[in-house]
Amino acid sequence: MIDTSTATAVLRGADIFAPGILAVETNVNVDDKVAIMVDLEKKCLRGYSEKFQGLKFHVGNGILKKPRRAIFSKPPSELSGDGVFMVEPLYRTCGIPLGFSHLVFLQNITSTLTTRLLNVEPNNIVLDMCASPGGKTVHIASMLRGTGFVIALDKNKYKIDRIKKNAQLCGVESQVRTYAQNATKLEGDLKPQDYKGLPGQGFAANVFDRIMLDPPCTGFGQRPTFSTTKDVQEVRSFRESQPAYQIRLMAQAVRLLKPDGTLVYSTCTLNPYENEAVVAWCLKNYTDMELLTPDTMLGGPGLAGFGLEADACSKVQRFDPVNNPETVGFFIAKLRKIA
Ligand SMILES: C[S@@+](CC[C@H](N)C(=O)[O-])C[C@H]1O[C@@H](n2cnc3c(N)ncnc32)[C@H](O)[C@@H]1O
Repeated sequence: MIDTSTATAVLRGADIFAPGILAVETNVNVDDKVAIMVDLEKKCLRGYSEKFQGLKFHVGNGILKKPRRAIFSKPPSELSGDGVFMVEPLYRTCGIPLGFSHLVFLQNITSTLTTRLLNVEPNNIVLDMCASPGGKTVHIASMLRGTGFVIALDKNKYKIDRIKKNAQLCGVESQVRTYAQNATKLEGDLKPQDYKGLPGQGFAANVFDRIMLDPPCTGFGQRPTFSTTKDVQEVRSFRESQPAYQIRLMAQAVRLLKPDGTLVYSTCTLNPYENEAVVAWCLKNYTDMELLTPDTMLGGPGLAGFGLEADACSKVQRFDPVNNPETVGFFIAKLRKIA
């Protein structure tokens, strides 16, 4: 038995690290082939030795690589290493072979499309407002081809290291400037070149050529997954009201974008209040912002009934697993500030 977050990793191509293992039957030995089940209700106690009878789901078969004793003699925080090598996972996802990770950065196709739609050009000064872990930041930086730079912000200080690490891994760290900063509070008078991320510092208006806004969202498009941390109340709050948080970030993005600059807004949720409604809010409140028809159109049209006219719905891209089982749920809009 494994926990839900480990099972999600398995569905995405991972082997099983020992800390994610909840239970192993006593008659199983190292190198035995084992059926891997996920504990869907979080009821299986760690170290359980019988066949678990609770609600479970089979995510594939693997080969046990650590003795049962070694897995359960320590708390998970003191364990490391592979517990099971997956040999027959439910889904086959390609991994990156060791030694190639500096050349390849795995992302969903929707995420790579989002960054491509920015049409980054050499010497551009780009803002990635909600950047960690930095998937889009490193893609943007690579498109700068050694010129210009991208300022990557994340509100959470501890997440900044992940952006730095990924930028180093991909060899683009000289193009990336990272700051722990709340992107809803960026008012100031600095040019991006002079910004140091000090308390009270902010940017003047109209200073970025390109802006990526990939805000926190309900994440209802993320799949495969077995778990969500959202409770019913939180889900309801997103359904019933305009998500003020994304709108505050959007207002900053509009202020900071240069005339003729491009802003790409994306989320990994299906909730129209965080997608179409945010774009509609932007178009209604800023007459100098326009929706562009993306150069590459892979998604379906936006949903009607959330503030976008039919023409605008045809310009945004909605990726919906209900219509296409090959996709995650995602939303992308490309906007321009009219010069
Ligand atoms: C959807 S994730 C971004 C993923 C990232 N763009 C990528 O492609 O790797 C949203 C991020 O926004 C950050 N965040 C949340 N509120 C923020 C704020 N007010 N300012 C800046 N970052 C924020 C979260 O910490 C989280 O890392």
